[in-house]
Amino acid sequence: MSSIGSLPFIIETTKAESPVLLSRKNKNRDKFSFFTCRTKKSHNLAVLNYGFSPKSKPVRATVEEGASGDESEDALQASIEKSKKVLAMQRDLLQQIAERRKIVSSIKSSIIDSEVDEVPSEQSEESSPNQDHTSSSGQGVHEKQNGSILWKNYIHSTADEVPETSTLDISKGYDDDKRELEQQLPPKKASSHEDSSKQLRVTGSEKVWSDKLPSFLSNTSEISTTNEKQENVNEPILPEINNIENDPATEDILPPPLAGANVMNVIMVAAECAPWSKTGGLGDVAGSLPKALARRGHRVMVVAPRYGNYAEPHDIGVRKRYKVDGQDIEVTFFQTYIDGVDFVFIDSHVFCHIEGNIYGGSRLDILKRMALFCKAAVEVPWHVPCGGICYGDGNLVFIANDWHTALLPVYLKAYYRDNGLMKFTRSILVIHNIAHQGRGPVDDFFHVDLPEHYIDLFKLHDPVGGEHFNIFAAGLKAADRVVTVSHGYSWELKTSEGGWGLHNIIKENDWKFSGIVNGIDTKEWNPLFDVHLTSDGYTNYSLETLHTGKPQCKAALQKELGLPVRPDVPMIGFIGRLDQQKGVDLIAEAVPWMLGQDVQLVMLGTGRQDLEQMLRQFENQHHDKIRGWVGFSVKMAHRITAGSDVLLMPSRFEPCGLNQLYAMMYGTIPVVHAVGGLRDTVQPFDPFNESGLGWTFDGAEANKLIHALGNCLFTYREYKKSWEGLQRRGMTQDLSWDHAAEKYEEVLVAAKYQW
Ligand SMILES: Nc1ncnc2c1ncn2[C@@H]1O[C@H](COP(=O)(O)OP(=O)(O)O[C@H]2O[C@H](CO)[C@@H](O)[C@H](O)[C@H]2O)[C@@H](O)[C@H]1O
Repeated sequence: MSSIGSLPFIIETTKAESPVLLSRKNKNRDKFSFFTCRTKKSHNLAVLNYGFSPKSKPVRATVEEGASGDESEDALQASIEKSKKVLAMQRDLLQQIAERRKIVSSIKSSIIDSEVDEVPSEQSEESSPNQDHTSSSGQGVHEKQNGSILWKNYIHSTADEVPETSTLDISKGYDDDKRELEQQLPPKKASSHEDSSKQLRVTGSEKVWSDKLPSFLSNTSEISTTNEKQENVNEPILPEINNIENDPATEDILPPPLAGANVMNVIMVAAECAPWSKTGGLGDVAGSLPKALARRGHRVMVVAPRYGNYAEPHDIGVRKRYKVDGQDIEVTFFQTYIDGVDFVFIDSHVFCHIEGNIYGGSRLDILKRMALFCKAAVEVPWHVPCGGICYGDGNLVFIANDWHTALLPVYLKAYYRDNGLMKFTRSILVIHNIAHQGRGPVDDFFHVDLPEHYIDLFKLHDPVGGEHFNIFAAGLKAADRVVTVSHGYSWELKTSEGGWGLHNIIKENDWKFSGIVNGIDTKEWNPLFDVHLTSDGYTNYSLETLHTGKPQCKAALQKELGLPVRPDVPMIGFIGRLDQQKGVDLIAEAVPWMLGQDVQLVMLGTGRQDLEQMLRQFENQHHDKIRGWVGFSVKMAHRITAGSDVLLMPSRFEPCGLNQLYAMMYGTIPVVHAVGGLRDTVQPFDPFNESGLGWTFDGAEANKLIHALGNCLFTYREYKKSWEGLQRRGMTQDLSWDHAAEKYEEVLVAAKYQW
């Protein structure tokens, strides 16, 4: 059965009337589509419930009963006057439906192809961190093949790290000055779709482009054997409207997408994407936010480098060359479609052999890798047919992430929009961590192949680095919108302590800046379905089975770690990068106090060598109480989250933080430094009102950590009911990406209508 959703429209009324509610009396009433109507003068949005079924002939709308008499007459009059317009609109609608149907059917066939190609994975459990739990669901490609993804230890890049400032204590003084997003609707203009299709046709002829474009683009050459196929997919598809009317499939109309009239093409570009590549939270976000955007009805793609031989994506046969720092580098594109999202991986020799250390190499190595990645990513909407059809550049927004892809908004501007190309394409830059900025000497500018006047975007002067080259600075200025991953962090970024030298640029660009708290992948991080809890004595559990399931996981964890198996001793966990940000040294300072308590402590992390050594030492010296697991193990991260009673996050700064969100889903109580996203997401426990989600402390100091942890342990031991309440409140929150995706959508729309 093939069915499609009805498509929303923006329609202009011809006079300054109030929008009216119209409906068509029809036996197919339950299949009505919704149009969004904007009056010319007021620019108010209202929903018109205009009856429409693609099978039937259009009929005149009648006024819904219930409107007042005069208004009804006006509305009726207005609807008559506009009937011609509506007919034309319906025709457009039919065309769009036909386009959607083609996309849907080509996507379906690509899924079937992938399933046919599927090879059962025989990887070990450790190499199969994200095997999916819902084997009965229809999303077979992802769920059956994820098992073959290899996870390696990682070393976090420090090449671009800003010199450490003194301990941040920016948890104080935060006031919740949430900004409203600009949502001005545009003046009447040619639609971006029109423009897009014109440009799509132009892309078939690269000569037209070369005249206007700088060296790296004019040197781009297609050497694919599939050139012809590529050109074909760029051809606009004109639907046979008459066929649609006779097609029984169109009878079964799905409800309109959640995004309604805001449906867009979205391309998320990130240096890592879980489950294929992950060194931290960015990978998680790139792997899951796009799926939530797709659930809202957007057409969504993720573009990431291909660091390894991933199982799911296949070579689509398109080859391109990009000039990076004077060198011609060939890239190929791999693609797969999972959970409603096109995942595109850019393959090149520069991404090979670094799977275990994706930010490794010299500063210039990383810079050139990211320049290549961004140059190729910005052209993906033309070169990579997904489900047979390229995204094109109309109604398109790129979401770049952190400094690694902050060059993308700059390339988009310098090479395309400045030349009258991709006029309707927008870029959003998401700040996950401002501490890494892509800094270097000013001369680095000459490695990124930009017109000389662009150097000013990159130049930054600060007391630590003097005048230097700063990629994040340029990205923040060039992007149409900037997002960071919590409200708290959006405030901190504007302070001299929290902005790491970029606070003035962020303040200057405040009008385009917003904070959206991350969500989590509630399929992967769900104690009921967690694949890492199905063996070695662990068990899946939910709120209903918390009493038995969680103690079982705790016992399994104690056993796996070789600690005494004791249900009554509180198990404290820490998971994260071992660096200054995560406050591991504060835990170290608190260890002597912890040793005086009847507790067990497990720390999982990798990063700075001195801190890794410290973990090993703690384990050696206090073998009956402490385990220090040095390495990157997704399986252990899940098991520690499930088996611990308490999760410690004493981060000095934390843009959002995901581990505390995962912990709460598993009935594990967070004890956190109230900073950034930690403050946004962990409401402190209030014993008088039995409210809150965990314990917070207001300064990155060991004694404050000890005080909060002491209260937490006291409650664990003495107030079981309160503890259960904390667990229950944590587990019943909606932490999914759906809410955040709605907020992102607002930003996408604001960017789209921004000139
Ligand atoms: N040794 C290990 N083994 C296995 N898994 C490990 C691990 N160390 C860390 N992880 C995992 O990596 C992720 C870390 O995510 P975080 O959000 O806590 O931090 P990170 O600082 O990387 O992300 C940045 O980006 C994210 C996303 O926006 C922000 O939430 C965050 O505040 C910001 O610093 C979690 O999924 C965690 O389980």
